[in-house]
Amino acid sequence: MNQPEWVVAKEYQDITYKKCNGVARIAFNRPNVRNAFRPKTTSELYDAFYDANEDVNIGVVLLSAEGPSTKDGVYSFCSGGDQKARGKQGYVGEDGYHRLNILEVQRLIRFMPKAVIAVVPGWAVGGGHSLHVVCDLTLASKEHAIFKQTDADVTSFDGGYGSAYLAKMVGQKKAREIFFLGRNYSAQEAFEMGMVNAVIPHDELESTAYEWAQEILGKSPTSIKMLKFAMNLTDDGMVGQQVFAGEATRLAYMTDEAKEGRNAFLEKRKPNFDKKWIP
Ligand SMILES: CC(C)(COP(=O)(O)OP(=O)(O)OC[C@H]1O[C@@H](n2cnc3c(N)ncnc32)[C@H](O)[C@@H]1OP(=O)(O)O)[C@@H](O)C(=O)NCCC(=O)NCCSC(=O)c1cc(O)c2ccccc2c1O
Repeated sequence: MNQPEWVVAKEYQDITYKKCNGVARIAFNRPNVRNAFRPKTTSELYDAFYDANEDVNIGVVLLSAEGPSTKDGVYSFCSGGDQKARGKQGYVGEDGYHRLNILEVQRLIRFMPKAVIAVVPGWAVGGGHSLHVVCDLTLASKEHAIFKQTDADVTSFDGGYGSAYLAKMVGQKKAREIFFLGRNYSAQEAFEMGMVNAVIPHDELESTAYEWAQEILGKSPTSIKMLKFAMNLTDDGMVGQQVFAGEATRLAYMTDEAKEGRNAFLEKRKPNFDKKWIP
């Protein structure tokens, strides 16, 4: 497959954002602090994900990371919330307010009607671990990816997708081990647990992620969207039902029946539905 010719979609400070042939690539870009996120990072992430969500030419988003660190050559995906930016109630932004807005980024990833692939070149830790969990798929560097949950070391806890959804993925006992002991797991161990889709030689990680994205782009967009929302539904309660049902409503709007309902209202007459109660 040809190498992607990425085009910069927007310039940011803490992340990079590029697009190529239906794929958006959003990458952490603070490798010297293991790609920890601060409020600026999360608001930039939200902005880029929102753009990818709105762009009808984009079908797959890669969440990746730049690196390695220029200080010590270590690769990272994301080490979670920047502990230097952490204040009394959350992470302190330039405006002085304390925020937890990585959860808004998680929800955007979860509810966007497109596949999101976590591309993990190195450390995936704390809130960075939770981000890979909430992505639809995870590809990990064979040599450098390390998965670790430090939430319980720093008095933090992602009680939503980061833990409860992880437990659905790897099983209750394993999820509790990951959080309660905070050990390091290799890409291969994470794959065997069921939280990584494939272990890829480091040099091929980005190109493989792009190839997976192109394979997904060959499928029916409506099917991918409905399958993602169907698989989310049971874990997302009424919001999951709302998201799935919204798309069912969109499909219903496309029928002759829906056109007749709308036209009858606008023409101030009774609707004349084609009475076919298809079993
Ligand atoms: C990731 C590590 C295991 C890597 O260890 P290593 O030995 O390779 O590297 P160093 O520790 O020497 O780090 C190099 C360099 O980076 C800085 N750094 C690393 N991580 C962070 C960080 N998270 N914040 C700030 N800075 C970081 C480190 O200080 C070094 O800087 P120098 O200047 O000294 O060179 C290891 O680094 C590590 O354990 N990191 C911390 C991981 C962590 O505890 N993350 C936070 C978890 S909590 C969280 O992420 C979180 C955020 C939220 O917003 C939430 C919201 C709502 C619910 C839950 C949330 C949540 O859980």
